Amino acid sequence: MNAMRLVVVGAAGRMGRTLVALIKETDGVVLHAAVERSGALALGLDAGILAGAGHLGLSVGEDLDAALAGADGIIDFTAPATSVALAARAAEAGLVHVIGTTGCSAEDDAAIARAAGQGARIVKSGNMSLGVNLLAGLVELAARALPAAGFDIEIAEMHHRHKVDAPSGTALLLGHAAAAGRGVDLGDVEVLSRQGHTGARPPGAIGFAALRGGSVIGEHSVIFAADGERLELVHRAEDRSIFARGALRAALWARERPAGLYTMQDVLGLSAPRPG
Ligand SMILES: NC(=O)C1=CN([C@@H]2O[C@H](COP(=O)(O)OP(=O)(O)OC[C@H]3O[C@@H](n4cnc5c(N)ncnc54)[C@H](OP(=O)(O)O)[C@@H]3O)[C@@H](O)[C@H]2O)C=CC1
Ligand SMILES: O=C(O)C1=N[C@H](C(=O)O)C[C@H](O)C1
Repeated sequence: MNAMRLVVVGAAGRMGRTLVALIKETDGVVLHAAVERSGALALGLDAGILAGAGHLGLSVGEDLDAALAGADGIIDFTAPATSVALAARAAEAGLVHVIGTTGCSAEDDAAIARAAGQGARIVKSGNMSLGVNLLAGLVELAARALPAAGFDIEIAEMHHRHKVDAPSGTALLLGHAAAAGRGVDLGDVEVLSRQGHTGARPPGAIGFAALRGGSVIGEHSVIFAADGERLELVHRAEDRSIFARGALRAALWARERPAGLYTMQDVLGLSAPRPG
């Protein structure tokens, strides 16, 4: 089979640059186009040079129609409105669309699901790394084993100062895993932030705390706190290539699948699908 022709949208971003560099050294995929918004400073620059991966002979462009012509898939770590618009384009053209973007609203997710029902092959996850997706299974297991009456679940995350959404997509993914383990809907038990006179912790709540600062790539702790003991399950991302590797694996996997909405749990064969 021919190498999969991938369009990286947001090619000048932190993840976009990581993806361009990894595509260059990954068998089975090729960079078809690198896209940024009109007016972006990166337009016209060589995508490989921008990514620190050497000259590729392919400039960052703003023309999405030209970029998608002849492409097999879109890799998208951008912003919610962009991901929704790209999902519709993927549906029109029957493309693979790997969505790493976090911070999507329920309406955004519904629009993305519609696109998957109309011909797009979408893999969406708040975290594309193998480690976090394995962690989600461990969290579900622990939440099932530890009684809600005694063990309070708190999810703490820290990211770099540039991150624009909170809680992180990963924290929410882990929250869904914990809720699944307890047989409840996260929406019914989540406490997304706390301030002022909050009152005592509601029984069965799943709480979130978000820290922002410096260059932290991504750290997540799921804490099971009981009287007299505390279990903590932790993941620390040390390099953005763990997310990019997962995204490329997802693209190649989805190429062989029918239209639909998939998660990294599906790609990695780890467990039942859950929201990301
Ligand atoms: N699922 C996962 O494993 C991971 C997910 N993420 C998520 O990925 C997203 C991006 O993260 P990060 O790379 O750090 O962010 P950056 O801001 O560094 O990069 C995003 C890039 O996308 C560009 N972009 C946005 N909209 C468009 C558009 N319509 N057309 C072309 N380019 C566009 C931005 O341009 P501009 O600045 O002009 O808007 C920017 O260059 C975030 O939601 C983050 O949470 C990050 C890491 C891993
Ligand atoms: O914005 C980031 O950087 C990251 N975002 C994702 C998230 O919201 O969980 C994944 C990773 O933690 C890095």
